[in-house]
Amino acid sequence: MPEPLIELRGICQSFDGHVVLNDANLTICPGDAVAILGPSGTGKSTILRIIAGLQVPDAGEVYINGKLREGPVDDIEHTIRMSMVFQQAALFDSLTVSENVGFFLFQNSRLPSSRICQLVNEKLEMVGLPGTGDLYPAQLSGGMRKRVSFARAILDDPDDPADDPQILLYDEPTAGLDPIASTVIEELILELQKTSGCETYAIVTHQHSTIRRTGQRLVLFYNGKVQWEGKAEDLDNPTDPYVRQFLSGEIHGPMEIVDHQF
Ligand SMILES: Nc1ncnc2c1ncn2[C@@H]1O[C@H](COP(=O)(O)OP(=O)(O)OP(=O)(O)O)[C@@H](O)[C@H]1O
Repeated sequence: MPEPLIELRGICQSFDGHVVLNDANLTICPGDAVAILGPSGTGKSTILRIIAGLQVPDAGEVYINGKLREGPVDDIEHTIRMSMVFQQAALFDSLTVSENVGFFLFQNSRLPSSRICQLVNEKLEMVGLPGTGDLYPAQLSGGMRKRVSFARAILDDPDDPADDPQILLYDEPTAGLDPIASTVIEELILELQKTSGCETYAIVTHQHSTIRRTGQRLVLFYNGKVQWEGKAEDLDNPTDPYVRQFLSGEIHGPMEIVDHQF
């Protein structure tokens, strides 16, 4: 078995006294395509934020490539690059598509602008949006905005090997999209796994088509930890009561609504 890229051990996280993660463990190896499932409020996005180093857990350990990470990601000199695709695409409305995609390189690299523009155009082509660089986010559909955020996530400085993303973290990439736009995004996730140079991803999703198409390993979170782990084909005849309830949407079962805001 390859050395894990990410290992979460005994993660605990509470917000305002409300326990969200309680002794949660998760391992992601290079090449894994992990779908993180579970009811609303069960801590799926929190797990992604902890992996990304945007949230330091109350307790537990985060290992990246076998090395213990301490503190938020900004405090760490030697870490791997992870790219996160946020649920709302998180584009700057006042910047063009090209400026959004190339934002980090325009700000932080020594590459000439013409080279950055060339790289940006390559990535826009990869996500199926050639020729859109001069448009503004408001001129795009929701699905196109998502694809712009994918292009931004996979853009890297070719002169800096440390800048290559080693894991893509997708937070509900197909939420709010119609079935056809969802399929476009699902196909893109699979395509990028083959072509972007970053073959490992974790995806939080509620959408069944996205789970089945993009999740090679599935983990179902509930009550602060992983309750079930399996593969997409296990969903066809599920025997696990958590999975059965998750798929059927039954109100009664082992899972109760966990979002403390309800
Ligand atoms: N920074 C924060 N401050 C306070 N509460 C938070 C914070 N982040 C998350 N929470 C709370 O923690 C719980 C878990 O949130 P999280 O977004 O991880 O759940 P989720 O499983 O991704 O939910 P959903 O499927 O609805 O997106 C929620 O009740 C949320 O309100």
